[in-house]
Parts: sequence; structure tokens; C-alpha cells
Amino acid sequence: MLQVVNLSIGFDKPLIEDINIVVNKPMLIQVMGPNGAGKTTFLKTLAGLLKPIKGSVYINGVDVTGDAEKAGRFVTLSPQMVLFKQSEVFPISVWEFVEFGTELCHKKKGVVVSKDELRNIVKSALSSVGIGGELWGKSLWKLSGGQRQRVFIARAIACDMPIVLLDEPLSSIDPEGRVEIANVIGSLSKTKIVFATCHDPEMLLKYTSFVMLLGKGKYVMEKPENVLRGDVLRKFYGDAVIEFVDHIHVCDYHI
Ligand SMILES: Nc1ncnc2c1ncn2[C@@H]1O[C@H](COP(=O)(O)OP(=O)(O)OP(=O)(O)O)[C@@H](O)[C@H]1O
Repeated sequence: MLQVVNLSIGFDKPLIEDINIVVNKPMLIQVMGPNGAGKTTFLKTLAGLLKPIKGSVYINGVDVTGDAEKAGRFVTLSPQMVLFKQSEVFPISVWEFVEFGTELCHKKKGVVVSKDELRNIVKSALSSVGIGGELWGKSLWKLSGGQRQRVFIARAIACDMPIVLLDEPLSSIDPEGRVEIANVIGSLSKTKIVFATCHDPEMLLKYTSFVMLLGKGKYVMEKPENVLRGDVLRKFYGDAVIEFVDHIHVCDYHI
């Protein structure tokens, strides 16, 4: 169970204040909001990678606030691809990246896996996101952005943590692949608490229990039909929200 109590996230000043949520069963929660709203900051705070300005995060009753070591026993985070810079690159193959990550996660959970089990977990996770054997030996950094995104999701799947945080998991994936990865995330959410940030909620909508909308210091978290409405979206996106009869469009950067 995840419990967030009076949480204010941010850096020198709060981005979002007084977040209170309880998630006590597996589900998918989509996290939306304009650029700079605080979506990544929220996920990193849940993962203990950032200290909140105020408040606490509990997982299964354990206070993991600002403590990546403790949170890492329950949480895995797949980061946003665009946040990777050349300077952060280190030599590692696709297989090694998922294998090392999986081994580490299992160690943190105190679960011993044999070499054969580890191999099967890695193989199955990579296959589930459409990364075939021909790419397993390739450098992670020589993949396309979308392929790399899939490998990061595979690593999160292979870690088998009860809470999975996916930062813009569909952002670099091609349209056909997005359906495939959305289905993978959907099935993951049957057994895990999954938070996925996104700018376009449609692809994951059928799997989504709640939409959390962040921005301008505040948030709402409700069932999708109560959030994806013109009056609610306008409070966060302003005039970028255009309503048609049964269609809402939030203007973005497409040319
Ligand atoms: N390490 C940091 N130190 C100071 N400010 C930061 C840091 N990381 C992010 N910020 C700022 O916090 C704000 C929220 O950033 P965040 O990455 O959480 O936004 P986001 O909602 O995920 O945006 P996007 O949709 O662009 O990915 C931004 O104004 C950003 O500049």
C-alpha cells in the first residue's frame, strides 16, 4: 500500500502542495499536467530520490520519505528518455543493463534468484516489450530512443517491484509500438501499483483507474471521467483546452 501524507514537492519553493493519496491495490494512475508542472518531481519524490519540502511517503507502512534505499525495496522508476545526457552514458549492453537492474532489485527485496531464473526473467521482460534477441548484445546507447525506452520499461518489469513509476513511457515509441507497450503497462497494472506520466492519456485510458492532474501548485486525482473534462482541464491548461461536441483537445506542439 502507498500512502502520501500532506506532501509538498518542489525545490526552493513548492511546485504542488498538500498531496494526500492512498493507493491500496494494484491499478494504473496516469499523471498529467503542463511542462514543468512537477510530474517527474512527484515520481522522484515517491521513489525517495528527492526529499519533499513537507510531508511523508509510506509504503506498506514503512516511512520511505526522501530515502531511495528504503523506497528501492518497493519501487522501480523508469526515467524519461529525454533527461539522458551524453555525459551520463556508460558502456553497457541491453542484456547487461536489464540483468544488472534485475539482480539489484531482487537483492534489495531479499529474494535470491538463480542464474537460470535471472536469464528467464530478463529474456521474458525484453521479449514482452518487443526487444528481440538481435538487440540484446548491442550497446544500450546505440539503440534508437524508442528502443531504449522499451528496454527501460523491460527493466522495470523484470524488477518485479510492487510499485512501478514510468516517466512518459510512450513518449518516444512509434504509433504501433505504443499500442503494444500500452497493453504491457495495462497488464502490469493488474498486479502492481503503476504511475505513468503522460501528455496524451488516450492510449492508456482503458487501463486507467485514476488520473492525477498537476499544475499551478495544485492537483486533482479522480476517475478519468471526472478529470478529462473541459472545465477541469481548463483550470490546469487554460486556453489550450478546446472543446468540441464530444472531443476535447489540449493543444500541443505538433506542426
Ligand atoms: N534538480 C532540480 N533543481 C531545481 N529545479 C528543478 C530540478 N529539477 C526540476 N526542476 C524544476 O522543477 C519544475 C518541475 O520539473 P518536472 O521535471 O517535475 O516537470 P514535469 O511536469 O515532469 O515537466 P515535463 O512535462 O516537461 O516533463 C521545473 O520548473 C524544473 O525546472
